[in-house]
Amino acid sequence: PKSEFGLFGLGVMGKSLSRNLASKNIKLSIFNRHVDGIEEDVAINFKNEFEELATTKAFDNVEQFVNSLQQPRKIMLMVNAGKTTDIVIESLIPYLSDGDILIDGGNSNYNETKIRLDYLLSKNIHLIGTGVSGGEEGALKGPSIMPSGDKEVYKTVAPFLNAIAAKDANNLPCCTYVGKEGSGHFVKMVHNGIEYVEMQLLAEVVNILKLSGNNYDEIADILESWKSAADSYLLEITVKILRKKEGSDWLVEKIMDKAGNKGTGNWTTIATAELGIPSTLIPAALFARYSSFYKEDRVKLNRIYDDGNTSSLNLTTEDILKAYQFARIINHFQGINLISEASIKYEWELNLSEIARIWTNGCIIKSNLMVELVAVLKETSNLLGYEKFVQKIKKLKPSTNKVVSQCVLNEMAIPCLSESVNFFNGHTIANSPANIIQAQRDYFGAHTYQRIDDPSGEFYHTNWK
Ligand SMILES: O=C(O)[C@H](O)[C@@H](O)[C@H](O)[C@H](O)COP(=O)(O)O
Repeated sequence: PKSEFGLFGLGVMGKSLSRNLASKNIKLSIFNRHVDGIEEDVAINFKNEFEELATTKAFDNVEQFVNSLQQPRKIMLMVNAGKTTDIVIESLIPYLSDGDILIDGGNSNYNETKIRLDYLLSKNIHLIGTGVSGGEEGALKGPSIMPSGDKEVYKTVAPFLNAIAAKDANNLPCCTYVGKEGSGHFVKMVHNGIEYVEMQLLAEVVNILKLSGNNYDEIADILESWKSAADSYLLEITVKILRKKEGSDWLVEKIMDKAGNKGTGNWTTIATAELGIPSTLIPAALFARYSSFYKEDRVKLNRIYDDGNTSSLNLTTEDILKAYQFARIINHFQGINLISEASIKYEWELNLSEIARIWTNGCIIKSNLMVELVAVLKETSNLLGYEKFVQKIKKLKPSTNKVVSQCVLNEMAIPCLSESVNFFNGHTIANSPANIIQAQRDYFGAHTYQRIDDPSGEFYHTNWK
């Protein structure tokens, strides 16, 4: 009999998703290209490696793979974002039939997804752009899935995506129809932006605890003790990472401090700027990765500027925990606000609470805070104005100010912790110094300004010279 579902591309995520699909008794066909001497018999060798793939059909010929599938065909692409995705789509089109469905599960750019969706529709082929989060382990055991496109078409693939998705606390799949166009990939992109900040905050916290005199085992113990107050997948893996030894040495001490990236943080930064939304922590985390790459310069400049003073940090782990929790609230506020604003701009009608729900399990940013947000986002998208968070923030802010100011006095780089304070102070001030900016713009460019004593909102120009 023909297969119900096809998986195209057996990289890390593709392999894990294939095993996940097969373990749900889905009749599956898998495909991986053949590249002489590089990728040979990947699909068949992979199939033979795992029991659950016994009934799975393996291919390295596109036509045979497509013909092995029931119509309308449902083919999930797990290939590199960008040009590769277009090349793969072009290689499939000649063999596809009207009404077939491609599911792009890669980290594709949401703008490109919309273009591909319209292009394929002109050929009577449907595209469901789908964010998939959870890494290798999540894809195998149950990822968080963020599909978008035509809602009716989505219904055809929903049973397969729901079957493999992680389950939330009520045993519901962490998969939901996000909205139209590339909104699924947009939401996944912002997920990654929030992920960048969560990772950067943990790196800053580890650095503060280190300069406070703790070794990595002691820091792991401290972070572990934070689980009740601030549990998350990233906190858990950071504890394991800090404890990992190579002989008697900590492995982390061997790792080069140059942080890579594959583009989603970059796209989120572009999106937040284009949409005019001050999601300031994501760019801060992205640029911290970029700065880390100037390793040689940093070493040279450190020799010039390091005054050799030892750290005079005098912070309790409680202070540092509070600063971490404060910055995490700002991070989630900004990420959710970006999604909320994009939903309005692009008329995607996104359900913020439902997005938080599918992020409570399977994905990289799953956390207790996310579980809490599911209910809150049913009532508001403005966490900073929500009573429960107002009380939390007021409790956390004094320690955050203390941590940030002491770190600055100790010449430490804490881009995300400090930006969380900067953003909050700027976002909660009634009268900001932006009037000076308006005056300067009007002075040199006659860009005009509004007046606080004219409620009509009319714009004025002054001849300043
Ligand atoms: O949600 C996930 O499963 C991860 O985010 C996944 O999408 C991937 O690991 C990203 O590539 C990480 O992004 P960087 O490579 O940019 O750090």
